[in-house]
Amino acid sequence: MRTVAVVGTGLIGTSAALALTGRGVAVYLEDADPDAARTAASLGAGTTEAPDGPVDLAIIAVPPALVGKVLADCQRRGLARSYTDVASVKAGPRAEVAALGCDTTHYIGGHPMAGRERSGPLAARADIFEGRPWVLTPTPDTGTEALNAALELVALCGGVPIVMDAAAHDRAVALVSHAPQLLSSIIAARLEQADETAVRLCGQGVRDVTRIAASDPLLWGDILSANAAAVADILQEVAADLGSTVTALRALQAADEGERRAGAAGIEAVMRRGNTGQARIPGKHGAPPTRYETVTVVLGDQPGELGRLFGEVGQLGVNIEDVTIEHSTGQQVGHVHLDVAASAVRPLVGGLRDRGWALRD
Ligand SMILES: NC(=O)c1ccc[n+]([C@@H]2O[C@H](COP(=O)([O-])OP(=O)(O)OC[C@H]3O[C@@H](n4cnc5c(N)ncnc54)[C@H](O)[C@@H]3O)[C@@H](O)[C@H]2O)c1
Ligand SMILES: O=C(O)C(=O)C[C@]1(C(=O)O)C=C[C@@H](O)C=C1
Repeated sequence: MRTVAVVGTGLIGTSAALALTGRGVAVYLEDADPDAARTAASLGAGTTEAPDGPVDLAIIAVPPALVGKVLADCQRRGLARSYTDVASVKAGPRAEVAALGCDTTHYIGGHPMAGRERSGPLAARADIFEGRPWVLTPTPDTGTEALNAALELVALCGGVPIVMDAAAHDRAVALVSHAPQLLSSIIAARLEQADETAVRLCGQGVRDVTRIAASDPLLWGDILSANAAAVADILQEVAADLGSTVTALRALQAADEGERRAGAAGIEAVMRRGNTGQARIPGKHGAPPTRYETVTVVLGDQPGELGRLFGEVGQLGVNIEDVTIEHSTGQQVGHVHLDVAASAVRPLVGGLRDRGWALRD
């Protein structure tokens, strides 16, 4: 694939454009907001000049409710030989594409299962799709040329293609993306009126659970309205779990010992079910989750400390698989959690202690 047009140069469009330009593909950028396209171009995501003939593939990266209309317009202009989109729901846009009489032979629905809680080109990252599932939803109409172009796009972005039916996709993302988004927002909403003393105590747990609560309400309104029934079904089941968890918590305070035991069993059961569900979340490339060990280093709040730590971990020959940094409000230290292979823990702990680093037990 040599030429691609990206229509909608927000977070996802610009991320794909950056990945493609990095692989030598010529990318043409368009957006209803010219500033967004210019900003994407200034990041090195491509050019805002119009292509001088049809490109190999056009990626429609606009909110789900606009996919049909934008695709129809692009096809009318003869922008590309093949088209795909990246919308977070698939059945609604597909119905719209058909209703608007678009050419469905040269179009295939797509959805990269990767993103961020931020919008716009400045939030884009070229490596956002690396190792992440990228769903493609061909129909009996889809031609080989469109399918192959989309597969090549996924490969160039480092994604893992997964072919699915649009309705099955929407049911699956209701569980793994849309309900979690609302639950994160609901938990974060509890903080809206919370006492400042409570908010100051926010640690990593609440940060992990609420990161996506910073997402764009308008985009999510569009996504959720296109998958409302499936998401409502899941939240109803969650509501039942919440109900029985509240009952168990109340029972923990009962005078009767039998009731207290039943309460404790209820809490343990929901925690264990959570352990089992969490353990099923695949690692990158669909591999089973890798279990790393965490080594926590207590770091003074001085410039350059983090760089020095990473440098010394490298000198010890240890690969950092993941890193999270926890900074407690009002404290002059931070905690850096280094995830490393189990076999690296002893040399890392010994080596860091020898070099004078403070480790948390
Ligand atoms: N945010 C995520 O994490 C994520 C992940 C995967 C897929 N998606 C999907 O990707 C799509 C884009 O989301 P985003 O997060 O990049 O949003 P965004 O708000 O960052 O970007 C959307 C862009 O589309 C442009 N746009 C709107 N109407 C247009 C039109 N008629 N013609 C041309 N451009 C138009 C906007 O100006 C904006 O720049 C959505 O369909 C979303 O469901 C989002
Ligand atoms: O990680 C994030 O911030 C996301 O927004 C990612 C996420 C997801 O739920 O996994 C959100 C919506 C998209 O449709 C795809 C990916």
